[in-house]
Amino acid sequence: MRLQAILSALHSLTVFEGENPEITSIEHDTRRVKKGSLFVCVKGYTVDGHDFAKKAVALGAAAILAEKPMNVGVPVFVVRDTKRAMAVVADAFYNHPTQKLKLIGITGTNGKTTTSHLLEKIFQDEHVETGLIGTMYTKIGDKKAETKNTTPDSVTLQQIFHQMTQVQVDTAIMEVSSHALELGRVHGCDYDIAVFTNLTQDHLDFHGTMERYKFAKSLFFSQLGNAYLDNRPKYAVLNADDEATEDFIKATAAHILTYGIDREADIMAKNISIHSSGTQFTLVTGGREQTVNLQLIGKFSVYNVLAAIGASLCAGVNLDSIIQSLESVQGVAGRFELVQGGQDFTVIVDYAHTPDSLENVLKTVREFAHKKIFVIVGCGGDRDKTKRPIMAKIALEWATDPIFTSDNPRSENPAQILRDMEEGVHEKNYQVIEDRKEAIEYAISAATSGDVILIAGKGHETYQIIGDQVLDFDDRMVAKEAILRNRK
Ligand SMILES: CC(=O)N[C@H]1[C@@H](OP(=O)(O)OP(=O)(O)OC[C@H]2O[C@@H](n3ccc(=O)[nH]c3=O)[C@H](O)[C@@H]2O)O[C@H](CO)[C@@H](O)[C@@H]1O[C@H](C)C(=O)N[C@@H](C)C(=O)N[C@H](CCC(=O)O)C(=O)O
Ligand SMILES: Nc1ncnc2c1ncn2[C@@H]1O[C@H](COP(=O)(O)OP(=O)(O)OP(=O)(O)O)[C@@H](O)[C@H]1O
Ligand SMILES: N[C@H](CCC[C@H](N)C(=O)O)C(=O)O
Ligand SMILES: [Mg+2]
Repeated sequence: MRLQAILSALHSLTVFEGENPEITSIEHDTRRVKKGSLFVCVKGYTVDGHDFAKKAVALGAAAILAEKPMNVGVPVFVVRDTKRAMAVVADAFYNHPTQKLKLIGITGTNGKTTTSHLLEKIFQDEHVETGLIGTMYTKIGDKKAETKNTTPDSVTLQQIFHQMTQVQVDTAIMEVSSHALELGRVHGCDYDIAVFTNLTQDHLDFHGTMERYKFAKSLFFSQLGNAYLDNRPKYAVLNADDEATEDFIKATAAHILTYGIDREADIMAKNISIHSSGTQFTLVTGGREQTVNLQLIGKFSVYNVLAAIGASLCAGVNLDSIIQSLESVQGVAGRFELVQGGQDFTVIVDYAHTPDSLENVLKTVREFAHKKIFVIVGCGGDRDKTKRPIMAKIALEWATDPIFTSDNPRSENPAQILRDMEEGVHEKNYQVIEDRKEAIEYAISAATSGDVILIAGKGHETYQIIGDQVLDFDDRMVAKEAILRNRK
């Protein structure tokens, strides 16, 4: 695509009268620049991309998009906000792929990955070609690729959508993080259905306050239906039990469908009963009541299921088929995943890494546990510090045997993170075992028949980040090996 054609998408006042080279790619990272790239200078949190402009030109960049004028020997276009401009040109460069896809986005503090997988199952059972973008991977059909962020930067994102359109994906389902909304990674994406799970504390290191965090989430709904050249109906699927929903209803011009358990909603679950191998509830919607038997466990799982029902109904799937698909889902990797090694106690690996998710999961465990509940929990380094004491308090409140340990300390001192957690508790009925492997092994050797061990925080992760080292670590494997060793 020619430079002029890409830049005309910006509707900028800058008059362009120079050469009009063929642009081979849009890049914001010199490590990916090739001959003919348009290099976008982005001010980051660690470095400023403007400092890499010369290097980009040396590597073959044909033009630069920047927030300030510079003299680097190729055309430079100055815009107020390069992150936003990058999203606009990426959308244009890939020929507006989201206008060719049915796009479903899911935002919220917890439940995005789970709900996206429920939706994937529903659509695949309908023989619809699906694409998935989220925390664990990007998936086109059954082909997986690794991703760095839950929601990738705008260029990567548009490139993935483009790939999806190349293989005839019909419906793309993606997690939309609050970081992505704040940083404009999803600008230009033409969503058809926007789902909200819940808003509870996390990421205050990034957003500062819950109000700012809520504002970032609200952008998803206020921007829904604002894409150019569009006449498809837009739907917001919102959790009626979450207070933020009232604000999102005001923010959006889209059609609204609500779901809930406690408050009146379009799609409701009643008579929920939770047992150790599943959850049953009565679904009330459209004047109809029917029993649903899930293999998923917990009230929080019911919320995710209701969200998935709402989104797939908006997409036109028949309710009976939706329920059939949901009843057949066994679980999502690292979410309430059981580790089985023939032991006579229960071991669960779960991705709960926020106060609300930890409390929900522990409450769920309490529904069926009659003996000791061990919880192994830590808090990530270089992430929201204020959640540390709160998570520690929740662990003590709901478990009989809490063990505080490390969860990706990153650049922080692991012992300091544990001290921050301990600020939240005053009784000494917990243990601190900094080494996560030792903590898991200890709980497994101490558990007896009928106990439950919840290993929280890392779920599907297969690493532990200590300093700048990424070490192999998988809670499920460590637990299984310990169980098998103990049984010998
Ligand atoms: C805080 C944050 O979101 N940071 C993101 C940001 O990185 P950054 O600001 O540090 O970038 P930087 O290193 O300063 O670089 C600035 C610019 O210079 C460029 N550069 C840099 C070095 C170089 O040699 N050449 C070069 O061109 C970079 O490509 C970039 O364009 O831009 C990067 C590229 O897009 C992101 O990968 C990175 O996410 C980091 C890895 C991250 O940890 N983000 C987390 C907090 C995050 O976004 N999480 C959310 C939600 C998680 C959830 O679901 O709970 C997510 O969506 O993943
Ligand atoms: N609807 C929900 N409400 C509260 N907690 C939930 C809900 N769904 C899942 N959880 C809890 O949150 C954890 C993370 O779930 P999931 O991975 O689906 O969320 P996510 O929003 O994708 O998280 P992330 O922002 O880290 O990508 C689960 O392991 C479970 O403990
Ligand atoms: N998407 C979340 C993942 C946290 C997972 C937890 N294991 C940690 O490292 O804190 C985040 O980046 O905050
Ligand atoms: Mg996720």
